Amino acid sequence: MIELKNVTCRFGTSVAVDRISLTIETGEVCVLVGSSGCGKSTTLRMVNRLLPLSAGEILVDGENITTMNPEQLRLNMGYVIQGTGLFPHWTVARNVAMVPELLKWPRQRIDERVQELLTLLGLDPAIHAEKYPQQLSGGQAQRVGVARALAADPNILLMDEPFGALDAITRENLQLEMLRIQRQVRKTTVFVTHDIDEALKLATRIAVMDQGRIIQHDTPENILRRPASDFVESLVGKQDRGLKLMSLRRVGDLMQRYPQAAIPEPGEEGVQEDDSLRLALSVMLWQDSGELPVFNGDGAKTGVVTRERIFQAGA
Ligand SMILES: Nc1ncnc2c1ncn2[C@@H]1O[C@H](COP(=O)(O)OP(=O)(O)OP(=O)(O)O)[C@@H](O)[C@H]1O
Repeated sequence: MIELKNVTCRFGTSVAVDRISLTIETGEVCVLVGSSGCGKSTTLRMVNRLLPLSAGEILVDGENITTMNPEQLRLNMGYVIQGTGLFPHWTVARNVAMVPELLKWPRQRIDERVQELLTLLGLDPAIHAEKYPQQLSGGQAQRVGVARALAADPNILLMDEPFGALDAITRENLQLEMLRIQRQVRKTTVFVTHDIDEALKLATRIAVMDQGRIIQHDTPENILRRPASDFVESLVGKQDRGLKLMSLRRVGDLMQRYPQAAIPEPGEEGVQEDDSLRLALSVMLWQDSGELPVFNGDGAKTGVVTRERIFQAGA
């Protein structure tokens, strides 16, 4: 658990972060969102002591971070930044192995961990481990950055606009990967972005910041349904809210399930239980169909989702 209590950060006379209080529960993804210069990165950088607090305190699992050794603190906090910060003259494997090497893990354990993490991030170790960062695409380099942050299995993950420089498709893929990985490893995560859609997709709770203050700290659904101010309402996009709420809900929650899963017909197309209602609706509109078959992760047909039911449920 991370607790920020009345935390302020000043640069000279200007106040970048202004008396914020925030509790991030163990295993949750807290997304800091807000316009440029509102204090998101400064907040993150205080958590791993890259920046000092001007006032207030930050506790990690009840312990004040100023009483901890900064290096020890950072070893327990994976840190991912935009542009990755990979060492250009080190191979992918060596970059990922950086923290385990600092911790003097035995060689075999390090090698196994590198293999495991590259695989977890969807990079075949046989192809990528010995490459140098400049031989990777932006998306691949960003994956290596995430693998490196996870290497020593830290309890906390700090991510500062990690997907900010990527094209829309790669970004979307990495967001999905992050959701998948988070389900597997459940790190307490603080994620900075200025993209509200990214925040809605990834967050357990969102902290909306403006001019160094936290304006609202709530679940994605509540941020959409009950924005605390005109600022939050304009950030989430007033007209778009119905569809954004549909993005938060899974097909699996609204589908009509068969008593028993069936084998799909050859070439039969539909949606997955984990897909959003928004995606299901989009597919229906495109195919001009009133219902779609639904498949589970193993490819079995588990039921149908209908347009009527989606409209009945509403936003
Ligand atoms: N090292 C620094 N020295 C002086 N001022 C700084 C420093 N770092 C940040 N600031 C100022 O503090 C304020 C908050 O900056 P911060 O980088 O935290 O914002 P942000 O919300 O992360 O913005 P962005 O989305 O553009 O990265 C800004 O006004 C910025 O100019």
